[in-house]
Amino acid sequence: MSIAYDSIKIGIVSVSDRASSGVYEDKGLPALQDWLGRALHNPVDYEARLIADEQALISQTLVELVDAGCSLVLTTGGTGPALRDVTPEATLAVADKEMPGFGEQMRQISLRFVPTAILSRQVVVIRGQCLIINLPGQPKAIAETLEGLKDADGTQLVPGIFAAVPYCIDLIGGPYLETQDAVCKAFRPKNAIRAPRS
Ligand SMILES: Nc1ncnc2c1ncn2[C@@H]1O[C@H](COP(=O)(O)OP(=O)(O)OP(=O)(O)O)[C@@H](O)[C@H]1O
Ligand SMILES: Nc1nc2c(c(=O)[nH]1)N[C@H]1C(S)=C(S)[C@@H](COP(=O)(O)O)O[C@H]1N2
Repeated sequence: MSIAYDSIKIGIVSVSDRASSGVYEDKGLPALQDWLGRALHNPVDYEARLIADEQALISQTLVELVDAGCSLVLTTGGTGPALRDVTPEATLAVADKEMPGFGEQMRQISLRFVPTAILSRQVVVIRGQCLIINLPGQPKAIAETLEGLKDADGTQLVPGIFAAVPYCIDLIGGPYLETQDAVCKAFRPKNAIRAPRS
């Protein structure tokens, strides 16, 4: 008996002047797709974009992905203090609601990995029925923030922010996401847990 999982469309956006112009190979999109593929049971239809650090272009890309039916969009890059870093501004410009707890938690998690974690101004917002999450540009920051910190035995020391993503998407009317517990154990209140369907 196989379990039927909801399908989901997810936008992944790498914001990098150098990767988008070919100075270096983009590692952001593969890292995002790899982590989501390991974390989710659901079949995923990815919409991938590699773009420069241009505020209007970032906002336009986010709007297009939401209009295309994405329930979740993850961006990587452009969250720092450099003059060209404008991903948070571009994200806030298309937001209906800001979800500040995610950004606060990501900076707390990241401080366990790097003292420069506080340089990331990453934000998380809701536009329509889509959750949009900014992640830092370092490819390794993707798994660090989404998954959190585990010890050598796999015991979770600091929960990653993705644990709260499935229930957040429930609350905005999106598909029911189910995670691989070994990668990320999603948390839902008891009354929000759906019995497995076959
Ligand atoms: N998309 C990416 N692909 C591969 N490596 C990246 C990517 N984005 C960032 N990095 C790596 O992380 C380091 C720190 O990222 P940094 O925030 O300095 O990039 P940036 O200032 O946003 O520049 P750019 O927009 O040109 O990537 C980079 O020097 C690079 O080694
Ligand atoms: N988890 C994690 N968070 C991190 C980092 C990292 O390596 N891991 N790098 C930091 C650094 S050095 C910077 S400058 C900021 C912003 O990075 P961005 O401009 O590439 O988004 O993210 C910070 N947050």
